[in-house]
Amino acid sequence: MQNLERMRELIQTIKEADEAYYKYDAPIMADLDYDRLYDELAALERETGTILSSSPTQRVSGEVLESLTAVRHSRPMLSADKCKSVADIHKYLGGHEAVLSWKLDGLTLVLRYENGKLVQAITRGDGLQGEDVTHTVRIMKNVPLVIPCKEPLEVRGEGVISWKEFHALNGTLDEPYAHPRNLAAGSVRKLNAEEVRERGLSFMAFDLISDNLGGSTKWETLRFLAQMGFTTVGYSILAAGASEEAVRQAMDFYQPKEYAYPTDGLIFEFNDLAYGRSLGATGHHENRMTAFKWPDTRYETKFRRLEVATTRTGMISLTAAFDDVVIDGTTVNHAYLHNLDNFTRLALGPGDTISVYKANMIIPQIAENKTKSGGCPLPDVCPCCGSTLVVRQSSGGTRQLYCENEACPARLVRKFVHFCSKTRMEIKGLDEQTLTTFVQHGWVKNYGDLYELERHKEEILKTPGFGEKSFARLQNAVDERRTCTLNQFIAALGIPEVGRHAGRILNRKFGGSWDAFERAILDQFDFTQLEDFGQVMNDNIYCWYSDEEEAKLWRPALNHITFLKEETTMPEAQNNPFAGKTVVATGKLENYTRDGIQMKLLSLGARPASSVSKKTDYLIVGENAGSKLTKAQTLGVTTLTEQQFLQMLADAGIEA
Ligand SMILES: NC(=O)c1ccc[n+]([C@@H]2O[C@H](COP(=O)([O-])OP(=O)(O)OC[C@H]3O[C@@H](n4cnc5c(N)ncnc54)[C@H](O)[C@@H]3O)[C@@H](O)[C@H]2O)c1
Ligand SMILES: [Zn+2]
Repeated sequence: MQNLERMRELIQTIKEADEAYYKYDAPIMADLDYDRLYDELAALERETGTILSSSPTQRVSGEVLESLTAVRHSRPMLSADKCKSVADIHKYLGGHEAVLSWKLDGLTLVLRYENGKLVQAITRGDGLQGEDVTHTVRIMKNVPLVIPCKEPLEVRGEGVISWKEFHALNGTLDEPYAHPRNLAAGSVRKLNAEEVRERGLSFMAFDLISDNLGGSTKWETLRFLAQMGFTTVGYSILAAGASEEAVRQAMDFYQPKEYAYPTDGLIFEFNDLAYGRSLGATGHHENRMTAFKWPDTRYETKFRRLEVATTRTGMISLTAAFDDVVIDGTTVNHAYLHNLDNFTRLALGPGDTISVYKANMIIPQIAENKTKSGGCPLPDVCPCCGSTLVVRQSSGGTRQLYCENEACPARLVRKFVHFCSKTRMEIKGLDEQTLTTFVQHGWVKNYGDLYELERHKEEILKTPGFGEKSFARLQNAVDERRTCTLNQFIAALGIPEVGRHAGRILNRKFGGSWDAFERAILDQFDFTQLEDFGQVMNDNIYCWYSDEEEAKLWRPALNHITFLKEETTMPEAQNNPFAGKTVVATGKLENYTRDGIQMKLLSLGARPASSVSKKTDYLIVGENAGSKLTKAQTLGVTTLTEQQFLQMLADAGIEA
């Protein structure tokens, strides 16, 4: 009776974890704990001989989002059974030849091809039905849209994001993900494919569903997939009759820390496909393969305190700080807690004994709190602005603390990011992460503060990732921007609709002088007189200028900046072959950036344009030039290589 009760409880908990994991891509527990609950349930089922109908051991867990179209699989997509030790694997193989491969930790996908064309891509879903994700799979860079095989073909594989891409991308997202797997799953299941184009998703093929196409062995199948143009998962062959030691050696070859993609173990599959099929399947897994999961070693330490910070979206991030532990050679003392539910579950209090591990050997996590004193209070006000915090259910289905103050400095980060970005003020090294830290600590409150970082040098040097050298580099980058052009500065201000192009026009009109620009505003100048300026832009300038809160942000910067006037005063503006001409540049140039060539053309008194038309006088052609070159050739526009352009400048006595 007691057992049955516990089984029901386990099924319920696993169900909740499944929903968070598969539906919202936001796990509420560590894989380790999930697997433990699962094992406990399986053991009870064996012991009691009873299996409840809703048991996750009898079917594949998964969810189909209502927003995506459900598609039935041509064959059930099952999970893999697990072995816990090398001895278990050795026993499972029973002396048969096998293929060993990385168990990729992403989102399983099935791609269907007909007449050599990709026609559909589906997620695993609940194993019987998946979600149609053709739109996002199409834009993965390594998915072949056409293959040299006319017969219907179905290939299975994993949609993954590399650790590198994950680290670069996660910080820029409104709601960061706990793991690349969740980011991959969340990205593939987006409705709008354009949003995920830059996310570096890859498809790694590991299985061919159409019989008889790839040969009679797993090895031949993987080779066939590679010939079709797929990137296959990394694999090796384990010879027939391999000893336990030989199995161990083959496994040692796979070191997850050295692998670019997230992986949580290895997959062993019988090389002889007919033999594998003869072993059959359960409702949960196929017997032709088994998985080995790397054990996460746990380390005991003491929890010290909770660290809170307001993120760009107003969400309060919770991080546990604990005494140093060395895991796999690196010192670890912080673990991100993900959400309020996780925090509540752990019931942390200062001095508590906790066990920590690196999930997939990479991300530090708290596995459990052994003493659960619960003495650590949650903040009730924003650490950044002091507003009362509220609890919100995030789109991930979990609870988070939020600061709802629109004027909270955390939201300033966005403006700072814009101001410092490459195509605006271009202050190198002031990326989003750094700016977030600076804003959260109150070291920068307005753009002028960026020029006075020296005042906080000591504190900055204490933040992780900063040393004397990187601080000096940052200061150099800031110093370089004590001079800038008026157009750069205007574009950096973030006046709605008034961007880089408008900045250039204003720069020309006001001779590069801020004072002249400001005087014009005070004199109620009608900006619609300017080329390409509409009423909205005119109104936005006045609206922005009269916003006192905005002015507190930008005005202090004027004390630190000298405006360069080179562009309009340069003598070369008249005496050169490009003065007054409409010039387009295309492709990658060797000596100029995209902005650089525009600036150069302006300084020559030319009109830089972005598209080729009959009015274009010259097209400067760089590497990999595309349709613009074709169009120029059709219209008979003079094209110049970068070298010819430089030569013409030299002939006119002008420096490049
Ligand atoms: N943390 C949580 O709350 C939570 C919730 C649900 C599931 N989980 C995790 O997910 C696991 C269950 O997920 P699952 O059903 O995908 O099983 P699994 O993790 O055992 O993986 C099996 C799957 O791996 C894929 N795979 C990857 N590389 C492969 C390769 N080289 N060859 C063949 N197949 C390969 C296949 O699609 C296969 O179906 C649990 O053990 C748990 O760790 C965690
Ligand atoms: Zn706040």
